[in-house]
Formats: sequence, C-alpha cells, structure tokens
Amino acid sequence: MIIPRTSIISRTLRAGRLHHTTSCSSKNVVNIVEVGPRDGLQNEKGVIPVDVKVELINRLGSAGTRYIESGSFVSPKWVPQMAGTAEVISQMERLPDNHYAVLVPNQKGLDNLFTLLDSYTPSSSQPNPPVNEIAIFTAASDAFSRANTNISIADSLTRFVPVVRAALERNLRVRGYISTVISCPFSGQVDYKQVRDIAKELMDMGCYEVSLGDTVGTGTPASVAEMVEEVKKSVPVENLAGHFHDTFGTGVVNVLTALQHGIRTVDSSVGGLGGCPYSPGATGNVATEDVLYALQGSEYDVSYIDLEKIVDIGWWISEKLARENTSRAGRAVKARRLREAKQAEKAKL
Ligand SMILES: CC(C)(COP(=O)([O-])OP(=O)([O-])OC[C@H]1O[C@@H](n2cnc3c(N)ncnc32)[C@H](O)[C@@H]1OP(=O)([O-])[O-])[C@@H](O)C(=O)NCCC(=O)NCCSC(=O)C[C@@](C)(O)CC(=O)[O-]
Repeated sequence: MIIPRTSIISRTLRAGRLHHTTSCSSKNVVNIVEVGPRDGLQNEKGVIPVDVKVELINRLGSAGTRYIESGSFVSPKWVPQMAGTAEVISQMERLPDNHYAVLVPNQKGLDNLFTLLDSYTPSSSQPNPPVNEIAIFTAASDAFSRANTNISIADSLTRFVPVVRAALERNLRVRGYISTVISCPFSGQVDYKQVRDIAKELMDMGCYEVSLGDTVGTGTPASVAEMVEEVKKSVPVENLAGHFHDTFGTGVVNVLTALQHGIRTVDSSVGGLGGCPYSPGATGNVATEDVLYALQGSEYDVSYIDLEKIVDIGWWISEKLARENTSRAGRAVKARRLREAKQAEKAKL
C-alpha cells in the first residue's frame, strides 16, 4: 500500500509534538489508558444514559485513573451508544492532572468538539476544559477501515492531516490508533510492515503516541512480540501503546509481552467492557482489574490506581448494563470478599 506523504505539515508538527505527561519519573510506571467509557460502552447493547456514563468516568477518576477516554464524536447513525458525548464531557468531573480524550473520525467530529469547547466557560467547580486530547483512528487492513469508517486506510490518513493540525493548534494532544494490527476479521493475517508504516505516518502527522490495537483479540505473545519489534524499527517504543482485546484469553499475557518489549502504556477497560461489532465472538478490551492484578508486585508500577475501587466499578457498571462482568480478577475479588464477610460473621457468633 502507498501511504500518502504529509511532508511539510508532518515535519512542522513533529517539531512541536507534545509528549505523554501522565508518566511519573520512574521508567517502569505503566500508564493505564482507561477506554471503558468509549471502546467498552460503544459495543454494549442498548443506549446508556448520560448520567451513568458521567458516573462511570467520575468513579474511575476517584480510583486514581489518570487517563480516561470519555466518548466519541462519531456519527450516531454508526455508533448510537456514543450519542450524548457532548453532554457527558460537559458534565463529568475533570481532575486537574488527568487526561480526558474523545475519539474524532473526521473534520465534522472535530468541528462539533470545537463548538463545545468554544461555549465552555471555566467555573470554580469545573475550571478545566471538557477534554484536552483527541484520538484519531485508522486500521492496518483496508477491509476493516472501510467497514469501520467507510474509507480506505490511505484516504483516512489523508483526511486526518488537517484534523490533527487543527487540534494541535488548539493545544489538544492527538493520539493515533491502528486497529487490526495482528489480524482482520475480513481479510485475515496482517502484514506487520504495514502496521509499522502506518504508525510512522501517524507520528509524522503529529500524534504523540500510537496505540496498537489487536481489535479481534487473536494475538499471542509470539505474534505481539513480532509485531511490536517490527513497529519499533520506525517508531520509538516510548511512543507506542498496546491495546488488546481478550477474545482468546491472551489479553494479560499480551500486555506483559508488550511491556517486556519496552511499551509502557496499556489500554484497558473496567469490567472487560466491550467487544467488536465486526467480529462475532470478539470480547472486550483486557479488563483493567486483570492488568492491575497481574502487575502487582512486579517491576511494573501501577500502584497509583486502586485495584479494589476498580473492582467495585467493574461490578457497578456490569450491573447497570445487566451484563456479565468478564474480569477474572473482578470475580475473584468479589468471591474473596464474600468469603471474608462470611468468616467475619462466623467469628462474631
Ligand atoms: C466516519 C463516518 C462518519 C463516515 O461515515 P459516512 O457515512 O461515510 O459519512 P458522511 O460524511 O457521508 O456522512 C454521513 C452522515 O453522517 C454525518 N456525520 C459525518 N461525520 C459525523 C460526525 N463526526 N459526527 C456526527 N455526524 C457525522 C453526516 O453529517 C451525514 O449526516 P446526514 O446528512 O446523513 O444526516 C462514520 O463511518 C463513523 O462515524 N464511523 C465511526 C465508527 C466508530 O466509531 N467505530 C468505533 C471506533 S474505532 C475502534 O473502536 C477501534 C479502536 C480505536 O478501539 C482500536 C481497536 O480496538 O481496534
């Protein structure tokens, strides 16, 4: 595939690129990007009330989550679950040091966001703007790109050039996503060189980070390692993130593999919310609880997020949506709590 070169704009934007500021100084702090309110909820059945979305985001913030993807300015005809994003981000609590992002697929989405930002007036209770970041998205497979956004990969990259430039001019950071980095539900195995070239193109455009999405969740430690090593040939690993769905139960091990290959930013979804509309059987993102549990006591630090509170949120949102909580750590912690409560009752007798 020939990827359009963005030449002058690319070089200008690259020079002024903003970097991830959620990281602490220690090199082994892992940035958890909570995508439940967006990637998770967009795939759940039915329409989710604005107040539930707002409460989800607020609870995640109070559990220590520093980066929350809060919604999408996509067409509500395509993704009805993301309707109401403007209300959600206007009403949610914005913690001063946190990052709040929305997905933007095209200029219309960005214009809608700008209209909201233009009408925002800081107040003592909400001094921060609704969001400080956008995320743009393409795919490593043309078939997936067309199914998701009605456009080829090459055309999507061209379409994003002015979107990224306008966002950066308004001091919004831009994160890039590539879907189907391991396999595509329509066209099968993906060429990792293609992932590498698209990641480079997104960085050249002005993204500060590219999230590598195993949309279908077919990745294994071997395939994830091979893919990440290929992408690292063109993009510094500090600018990469891992985004794994847990369809085959390899979500956590794929996170660990990505970390072992130098990645320090991982996307996850509380309660394992979500799925993939184009891939029957695909499950949600790897659960935030499962990632936090797996990293406890390791060389990787995620202690700034309270696992017990995340478990509570996973159960709360799963009950609200009348869905199964797919986080194994969430289920195990609940079972442990029940056991402990029973023992405490017994001890009282
Ligand atoms: C990109 C489009 C809009 C193209 O869709 P299109 O039909 O080609 O767009 P269009 O430009 O022809 O417009 C069609 C209608 O949509 C409206 N429209 C056009 N743009 C917007 C907008 N931004 N916001 C609101 N409305 C919009 C536009 O005004 C028009 O309205 P009408 O005249 O029919 O009333 C559509 O395909 C779309 O919204 N796709 C989004 C799909 C999506 O959100 N997918 C999920 C996110 S990606 C993902 O989850 C993967 C990721 C990131 O998590 C990583 C991984 O796991 O792989």
